[in-house]
Amino acid sequence: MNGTDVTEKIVVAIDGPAGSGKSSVSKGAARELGFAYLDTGAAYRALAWMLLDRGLDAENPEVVVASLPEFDFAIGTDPDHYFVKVGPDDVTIAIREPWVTSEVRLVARLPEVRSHLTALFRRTIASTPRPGIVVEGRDITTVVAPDATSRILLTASEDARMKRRSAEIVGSTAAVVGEQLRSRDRADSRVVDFMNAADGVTTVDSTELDFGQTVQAVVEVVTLARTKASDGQYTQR
Ligand SMILES: Nc1ncnc2c1ncn2[C@@H]1O[C@H](COP(=O)(O)OP(=O)(O)OP(=O)(O)O)[C@@H](O)[C@H]1O
Ligand SMILES: Nc1ccn([C@@H]2O[C@H](COP(=O)(O)O)[C@@H](O)[C@H]2O)c(=O)n1
Repeated sequence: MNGTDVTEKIVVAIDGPAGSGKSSVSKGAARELGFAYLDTGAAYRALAWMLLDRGLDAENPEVVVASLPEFDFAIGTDPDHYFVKVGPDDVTIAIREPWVTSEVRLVARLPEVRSHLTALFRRTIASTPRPGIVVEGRDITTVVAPDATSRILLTASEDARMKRRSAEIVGSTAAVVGEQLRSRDRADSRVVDFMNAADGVTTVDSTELDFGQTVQAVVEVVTLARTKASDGQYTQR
């Protein structure tokens, strides 16, 4: 890509804390825009799943790094046909299990894992058959796609995130859900900063917005960037 052709692929980068709505809102925005959708957290989760499934020691960085060449990961980027596979195993549901969620930080903290997965994400972005792709995670606006057409930090108050997550989980109290969100954000924040918008990143705060309004807010940020690009105000990449 030469950085001057406005017909080139549009990349929408979205970061945010746990439970801020990254997956659901990104998927909704991708559908509305006719774009692909890439869930990068699924790759970190799938790697943690593979280690645990094989009985490997995810606490040992050498073991985790040695497993990377074996990590045969596939993900559906059509927002209407989402799936996650490791080799022949469909792990779409399994990677959301609490035992994976609590261990994923062990792989996400390792620079070798991050650079391996970043390269994988960039290949996926480059090969999308759609005119654009919405990519969500923790370091998309800063590391994976710092040159994205639109860069968004999706936030919501801790209280709103806790209530929304509690509504999804049966048999867990709001206090437990809140502590899980806080603990994950604490661990992840040691590795990347997704709490503060980097230069040029637009914050979308969904605390007072419903789901549909949040999707629209994201679509508006993208539409504005595309309008500016076609007006020649700046170059899309
Ligand atoms: N603006 C909103 N209003 C109400 N509910 C919302 C809103 N945005 C997201 N949600 C709901 O909040 C919950 C958490 O959203 P989602 O799973 O997309 O967050 P996430 O940031 O991807 O979380 P995680 O980082 O833990 O994977 C979901 O039930 C989603 O439908
Ligand atoms: N770009 C990213 C995305 C995710 N992670 C790590 O994966 C965990 C799971 O992510 P979800 O979005 O599915 O919640 C997350 O807690 C991070 O540890 C990451 O490091 N970078």
